[in-house]
Amino acid sequence: MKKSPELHKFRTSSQRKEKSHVQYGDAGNSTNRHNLKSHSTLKFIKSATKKVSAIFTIIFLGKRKATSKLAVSDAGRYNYLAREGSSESNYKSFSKFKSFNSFVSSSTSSGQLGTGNFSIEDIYKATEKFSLENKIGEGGFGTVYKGRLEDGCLVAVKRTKKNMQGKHMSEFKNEILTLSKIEHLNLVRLYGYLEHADEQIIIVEYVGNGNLREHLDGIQGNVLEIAERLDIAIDISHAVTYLHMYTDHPIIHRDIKTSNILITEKLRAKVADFGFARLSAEDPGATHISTLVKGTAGYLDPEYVMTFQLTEKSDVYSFGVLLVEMMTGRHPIEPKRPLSERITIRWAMKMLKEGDAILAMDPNLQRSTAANMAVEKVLKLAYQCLAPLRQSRPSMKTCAEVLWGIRKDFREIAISQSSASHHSANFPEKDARKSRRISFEIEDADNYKFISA
Ligand SMILES: Nc1ncnc2c1ncn2[C@@H]1O[C@H](COP(=O)(O)OP(=O)(O)OP(=O)(O)O)[C@@H](O)[C@H]1O
Repeated sequence: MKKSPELHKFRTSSQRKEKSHVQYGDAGNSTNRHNLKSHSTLKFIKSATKKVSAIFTIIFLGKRKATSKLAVSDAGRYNYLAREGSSESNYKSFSKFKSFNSFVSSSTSSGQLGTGNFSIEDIYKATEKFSLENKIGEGGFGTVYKGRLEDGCLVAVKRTKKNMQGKHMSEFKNEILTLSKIEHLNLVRLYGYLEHADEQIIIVEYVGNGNLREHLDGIQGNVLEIAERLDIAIDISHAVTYLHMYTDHPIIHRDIKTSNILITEKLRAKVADFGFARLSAEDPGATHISTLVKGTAGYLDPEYVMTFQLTEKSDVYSFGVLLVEMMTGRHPIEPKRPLSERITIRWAMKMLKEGDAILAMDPNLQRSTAANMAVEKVLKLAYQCLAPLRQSRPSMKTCAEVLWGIRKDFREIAISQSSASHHSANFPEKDARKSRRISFEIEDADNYKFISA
């Protein structure tokens, strides 16, 4: 099997195992905060174990405490201290859950992670019996509700019918399984899972400031400025890099899109909805996994669509679409526009090629030399992500590093610009002309004929 060069960068399975071993066994390295959390979790585990009854069967997912969050320096260095557990037995329990053999068939069963063990009564209380006022929205998996647990913690509760058999059922379990394995500041966390009567319920971290698409549409909050958009793009690239490179097995999200990016109060991003996620092949040497095409129109990697071969680079392609969306404000497909503008990436890449990236810039964004240059650079990165052949696309880690550089340049230019603001205010046309002329060559724009909607 042919190996893609990027996959060589991934750790071998033995290296991955070694990492897991160290992480799970090395509780002594935790910070005080985490030790405190570990202590309270231990207390919780003891009490939860006592609560096991004939009616409720607990699937214990294992105590996986975050040892630290992702820290990234301006130089683009990553420090991940991922999950760990304090005891081997917890790790074994977690592994058991991972296999899904431990989904027991009882009237109600639950799995929990971190915050508590959930019964259906807890969920009824939290969501006020799934009241309409608490309904957040509808998705492919069913209805989502906001809830408040007894300890005050806000959660999002995804509720779906159990009769969702076969394909959907496996997607539902896939979402839970994947979410339960990951822990990252920029990924929505799974708190618990519950089967009750004919329903499946998952409880995830509540992220209360709408999704990225809503922000770009102006439905939620104020207009996101370029600096905020850059931060959000960086957050997403970190989350996806983590999925691709730092989980036990590489995870391909498969549905990167603006509506799956949830925004925090501080305007940072958390990647959600792993319903389509699928664990990559266990064989670290495998270059792809063959699968039925899933994803959202407008974001789909054309090579994946044609070959059914899924790799991390399919996420990179979708991320390229998302970057274009963030810079232009437009949806990937704009049916009401003239024909030449309907596929946003084609239109934007044409503008870029012609040195007119600024014309593709979201009209809601404030114009400035720094902002114009940042938009152009992000579009240039998007161009690389959107390469028709996956070998030509950068890894997500590279995307993160490039975005860090763009953000750094943006800040520096913005600072120097503000000191010269008096001058710029007097000569706005000249300034705008200057920034419009930042041009670069795109070698093979004809390739974009192959970009599918
Ligand atoms: N953890 C969460 N916190 C807050 N809101 C959420 C959370 N998860 C989902 N939502 C919101 O609930 C709605 C439905 O989300 P869901 O993930 O089920 O479907 P979707 O992503 O909109 O669609 P699809 O399933 O087709 O991708 C969306 O508006 C989303 O913003």
